Formats: sequence, structure tokens, C-alpha cells
Amino acid sequence: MTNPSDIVWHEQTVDRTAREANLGQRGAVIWFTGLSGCGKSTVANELDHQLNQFGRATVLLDGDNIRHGLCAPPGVLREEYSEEFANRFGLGFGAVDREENIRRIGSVAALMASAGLITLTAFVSPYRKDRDRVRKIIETSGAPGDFLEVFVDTPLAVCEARDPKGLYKKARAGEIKNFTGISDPYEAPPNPEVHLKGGDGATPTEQAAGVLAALVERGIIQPRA
Ligand SMILES: Nc1ncnc2c1ncn2[C@@H]1O[C@H](COP(=O)(O)OS(=O)(=O)O)[C@@H](OP(=O)(O)O)[C@H]1O
Ligand SMILES: Nc1ncnc2c1ncn2[C@@H]1O[C@H](COP(=O)(O)OP(=O)(O)O)[C@@H](O)[C@H]1O
Repeated sequence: MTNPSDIVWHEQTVDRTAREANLGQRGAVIWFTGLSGCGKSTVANELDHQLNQFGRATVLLDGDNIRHGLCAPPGVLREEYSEEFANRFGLGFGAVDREENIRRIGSVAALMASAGLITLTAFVSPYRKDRDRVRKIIETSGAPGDFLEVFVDTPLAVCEARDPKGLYKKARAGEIKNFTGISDPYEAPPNPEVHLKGGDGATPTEQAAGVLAALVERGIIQPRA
């Protein structure tokens, strides 16, 4: 087994402050969480668009996309790798797999924020402990205030009625196991920095504007001149 002390951190000449100065902005992580279908991807995408129009350097990590690559399921990895490899590193939706999914994303988000990027993430991330761990990593590698949790609080009934991918229907029919909100838990954030109520008529643009206002209020971006 590898001894952790055999792996030594290498300091780099260009630090976060220099990268942020070049970009003229502060790196941060805006973490969207909520049920499947609550609007995470839509609102994060709209916010990404608004920030880019502002000239900010951003990146958007979306659960559906990341699960095609970095956090692919065993079935996808099997096409290119051995059965043993796919089973060992592929991720599904059991609690431990979700924990590893969020650990990997948290680590990537920390790297992106340290490169000075405003990093938007859209993952169900149903477990409080997993999200809190990411917060700790981001705030330890950066500073308190670098992590903003955005709870997209759309009622399950609304998400299920939307069902854009037909997943709720399959989950109700028992064709998908461990489906968040149906056969798996969602632990709501008790104190999110931004609490977006969904399903009450607010448009994605209005919801994104709410997050943008929080970013200005917290000094992550400067108000429009
Ligand atoms: N069992 C189960 N539970 C929840 N979601 C499921 C499941 N199976 C597939 N999907 C689809 O995968 C997307 C969620 O992936 P995430 O990486 O965000 O999930 S998690 O953070 O690890 O919980 C999620 O995407 P969104 O609908 O965009 O949230 C679903 O499309
Ligand atoms: N504020 C909103 N009002 C009405 N419909 C919305 C809103 N936000 C998202 N939607 C719709 O809800 C569905 C699910 O949104 P999506 O962003 O894919 O959710 P998630 O990423 O949380 O699964 C999509 O069809 C989207 O167009």
C-alpha cells in the first residue's frame, strides 16, 4: 500500500492570486443541488450565460455530462476497459458511488476555482455530508465564502410532472433503483447561501438573476457599472 508520506505536495510558482489577478476576478464554486428535474442545469446554464456576457471566466460542470466521462458508469467504461476496471472505477447511484462522484467533482471544482474560474456545478448531490465535505475542501484550498450552495427547491410533484427524461416514470415502475426522491433520500441543505423556490412561476432567467445578485452581494463579482 502507498504510504501517504511518499506523496509530497509541490509548490508552484504561479499561485492562485496571480491567476486571479490575470483574470481580474475571484475564483469561487457555485454549487447547485436539488432533485432531478428541479432546474439545476437550466438555471446554472442561464447563470453561466449571464456571467459570460459580463466577460467573466467560468466553467460549468453538469452531472449528466460528467457522468459521460470522469464519473462514467461501469456500462460505459466496459466498452474501453476491462470488466474489473469498469466495476472498480465506474459509478452508479448507490450512496457510496454518489459519495465518490461528489468527491471527484469537489476535487475538480477546487482545481478550477484555484485557477480563478467561477465554477458552476449542477449535481443532485443528495447527501449533506458529501456537500459539506466539498465546502470544506473549497474553503480550505481557498477562503471562507468561496463556496456558495444554491438549493433549487422545486417540489417533488413538480419535478415528477416535468419528467423531461422519463426517469421518474421508470423509477415509479421500479425500472430504476435508488432514484432520488422516489426510492432514495434527498437531504435538503439547512442553510444554503441561496434558496431558489421552483415551480411557482419564476423563470430560469429570474432564478439565475437571484444567484447573480448573491454573487454581487458576496463580492464574488462586482456590480454592473
Ligand atoms: N438513481 C438516480 N437518481 C438520481 N438521478 C439519476 C438516477 N439515475 C439516473 N439519474 C440521472 O443522473 C443525473 C444525476 O447525476 P448526478 O451525478 O447529479 O447525481 S449525484 O449527485 O451523484 O446524486 C440526473 O440528472 P438531473 O436530472 O439533471 O439531475 C438523472 O438524469
Ligand atoms: N424555472 C423554471 N420554470 C419552468 N420550467 C423549468 C424551470 N427551470 C427548469 N425548467 C424545466 O424543467 C425541466 C428540468 O430542468 P433541468 O434543468 O434539466 O433540471 P435538473 O438539471 O435539475 O434535472 C426542463 O424541462 C426545464 O426546461
